[in-house]
Amino acid sequence: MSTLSTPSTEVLLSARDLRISFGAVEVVRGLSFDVHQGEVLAVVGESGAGKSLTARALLGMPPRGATVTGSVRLGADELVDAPRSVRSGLWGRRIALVPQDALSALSPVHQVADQLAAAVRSVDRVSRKEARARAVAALEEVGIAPDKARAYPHEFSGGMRQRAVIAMAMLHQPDLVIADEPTTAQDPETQKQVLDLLARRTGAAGAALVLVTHDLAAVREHADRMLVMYAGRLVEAGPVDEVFGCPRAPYTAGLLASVPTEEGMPEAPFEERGTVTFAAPPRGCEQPHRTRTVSTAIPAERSAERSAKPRRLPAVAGVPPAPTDLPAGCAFQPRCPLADATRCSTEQPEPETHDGRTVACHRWRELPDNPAELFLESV
Ligand SMILES: Nc1ncnc2c1ncn2[C@@H]1O[C@H](COP(=O)(O)OP(=O)(O)OP(=O)(O)O)[C@@H](O)[C@H]1O
Repeated sequence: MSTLSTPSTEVLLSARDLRISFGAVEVVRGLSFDVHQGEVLAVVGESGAGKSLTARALLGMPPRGATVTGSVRLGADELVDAPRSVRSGLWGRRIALVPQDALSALSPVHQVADQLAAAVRSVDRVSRKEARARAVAALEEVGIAPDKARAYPHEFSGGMRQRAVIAMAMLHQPDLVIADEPTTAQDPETQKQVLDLLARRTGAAGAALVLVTHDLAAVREHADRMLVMYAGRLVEAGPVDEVFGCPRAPYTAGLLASVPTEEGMPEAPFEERGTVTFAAPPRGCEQPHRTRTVSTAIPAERSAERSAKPRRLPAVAGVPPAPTDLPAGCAFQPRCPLADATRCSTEQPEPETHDGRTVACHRWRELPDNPAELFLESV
């Protein structure tokens, strides 16, 4: 993980009450968060949570038919409702995109280096020769040798194409790179290499990276902070170590608990694993209004009894609601093992921030020490 684990740097981009709708259907429903200079912010959540649309709004590139309201400010520039000329003036220079599908992002009929050279000249008035030299150097920085610069995209492997679009994104030293599922189509080894490269290149350039991903292992490895979304809203946000060590929202706990570890079982403090010992409360667990057990020796007989039972991977039962069919109150309430019949089903929880952690849940203070177990029971 990069060293910047808390947002000690200045705010680079601020989203406030960001809302995105298609006709009468609101799919991103009042999202507020900051991206700090140089940090890696991961945006996670199940399919349909609104991650990609949020990423596109941060770029100032909402899809056709979307209505965007609220505010996205990059320094002094407001992106929501700004004329296209203002937004496009930022693209490549201050904000850059690493797309999901490099093949469709690159023209099939031009050499890769020529496409990078054209991107150089779209911003900087340099000669063709100079642009070409910069393109070849940028490709070399992502491990593509100069003798490959004349290749066409179809002559590259998927991983090489993804490296080429990373090189293109970094050409003008942007302040912010948005990567939306940048490794989806790759095999696991290539995914790892591409994400390592992306984190290294943005880190070396001092650029912030917003990484939209389903890969929670990659979040843990590369991100400084994470934003958990559900049904178009923020559920939880905070430093990655703290959120993994001590999730506050039941949804986050369920999401993280269902990630298999190398041994095939969740990493959440889980009794089957024997002794759960923290020398000190995990960071983020020193919560106001709530105490937690920080060292739990599992009695031998209980541990044996549990390990004799079939092991089940915790999972959040059910599926997220469609934006056209949101339940009353908290959108997660029908799937939440902690939901109560009053507030949770009537009142939408608003985000509260304590000690750099933000959570939107009526019952976050009631989350048990081993929240993964809540979801084991509900499988
Ligand atoms: N162009 C569109 N027109 C209408 N609805 C859309 C459009 N794009 C997205 N949506 C809807 O908005 C919601 C959020 O979509 P979005 O793609 O942002 O989700 P996501 O969290 O990125 O999902 P995934 O992880 O599957 O990419 C979904 O319900 C989706 O169906």
